[in-house]
Amino acid sequence: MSTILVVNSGSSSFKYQLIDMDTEQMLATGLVERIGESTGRSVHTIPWDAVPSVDRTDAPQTTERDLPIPDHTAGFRVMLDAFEAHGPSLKRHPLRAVGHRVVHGGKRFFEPTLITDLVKINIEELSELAPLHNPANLQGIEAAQKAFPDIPHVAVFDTAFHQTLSPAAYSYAIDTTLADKHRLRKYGFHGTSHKFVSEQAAAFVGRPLGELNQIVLHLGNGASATAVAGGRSVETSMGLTPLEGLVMGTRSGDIDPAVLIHLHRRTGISFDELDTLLNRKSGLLGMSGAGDMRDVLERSAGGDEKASIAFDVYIHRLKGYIGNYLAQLGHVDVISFTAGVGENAAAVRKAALSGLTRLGIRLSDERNEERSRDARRISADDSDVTVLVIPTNEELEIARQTLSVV
Ligand SMILES: Nc1ncnc2c1ncn2[C@@H]1O[C@H](COP(=O)(O)OP(=O)(O)O)[C@@H](O)[C@H]1O
Ligand SMILES: CC(=O)OP(=O)(O)O
Ligand SMILES: [Mg+2]
Repeated sequence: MSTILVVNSGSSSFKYQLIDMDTEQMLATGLVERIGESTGRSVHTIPWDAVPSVDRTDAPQTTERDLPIPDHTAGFRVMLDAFEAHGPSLKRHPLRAVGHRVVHGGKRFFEPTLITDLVKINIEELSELAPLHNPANLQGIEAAQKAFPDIPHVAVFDTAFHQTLSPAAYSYAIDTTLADKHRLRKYGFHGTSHKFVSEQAAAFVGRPLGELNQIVLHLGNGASATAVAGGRSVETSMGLTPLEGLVMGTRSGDIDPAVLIHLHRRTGISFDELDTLLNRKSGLLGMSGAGDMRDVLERSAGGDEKASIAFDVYIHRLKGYIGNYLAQLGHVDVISFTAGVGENAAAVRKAALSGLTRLGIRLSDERNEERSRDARRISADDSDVTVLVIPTNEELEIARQTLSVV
């Protein structure tokens, strides 16, 4: 049996999934968060109905613990304790490999990669291009290698799926020598999700991936849009770093670069402070005081004007990218919404696609409002473009790619 542990590390948290790759059944999933704060938290969930009875204990399906977790190594210990106490037993399901999400792979990494010391040095070097993500990914790798020194560890890169972008799509219109020297170009992110969702969407509509033009809207905490032609990424909204493009929970997305120059000249704000401002204090949070779309929707419904404007800016930007990609692709067969906001916020989907019937996009309000965890169609029967909600599963895609190299 091939069991794979997938680790998706954030700066102060990590998510994990244990997956039996013979059946692609998820055996456990969890979250270790608030690492480094005075009290951390771990949540460990087992889908009991999916686990063989021999593995069951009388533990509840979800167990939560509050305890101090000083760093990622300690976080790993907490995760291992949860497996030991609540199952499934890692003795009964010995790991074949650990798959790690790594956000920035630069130009070098476009395939799932067995992690060696040299690979770690490269990931470290790329940290300056993804300061929110790569250092955390690396910590997760170190902790996992310490806990499981005898099995292969594989990195799966967010940037990999976007290696097919053309120079016209990935180049910034600046001095070419400077751009080459500093590796300045659009790389694109969330590639594992865009790949997974575009494949699921093709399967859902029952047509070959190679024939379809698609737009995938990954709207989570970070958010990005990708135009996919025949299964290949041809345009995507994130750039050199995961800051460009759509409005996000705490990130500004697109902004006139002159704003930064202007602010720096007028106030003396440092570049590190600007980095923090744009990555951590902007987006929905900066405009409304709330970075979570659920709070924005609630406040807006309660008459909070800032929240309403934040929502409108979010939608305006999203609609702009949909229009951009309709034009880049010429015609679109499928638009898919995915990730936390895309899968759950009917109001966002409705607003983003309103007024587009002349472009062949017509939602069914009833289908859009339906609550379900499954992939589903939300366009009307007479819509030229099929609109879908497809739950993403980056962890399963990472596990598949991990298995492909071990
Ligand atoms: N029911 C919901 N309505 C609106 N937004 C939601 C809902 N559920 C989750 N979200 C949004 O999804 C976001 C998290 O998405 P997720 O894909 O898990 O992000 P990430 O993987 O980047 O942490 C939250 O910040 C929240 O705004
Ligand atoms: C690349 C990126 O933005 O990832 P996340 O959405 O997990 O922050
Ligand atoms: Mg995510």
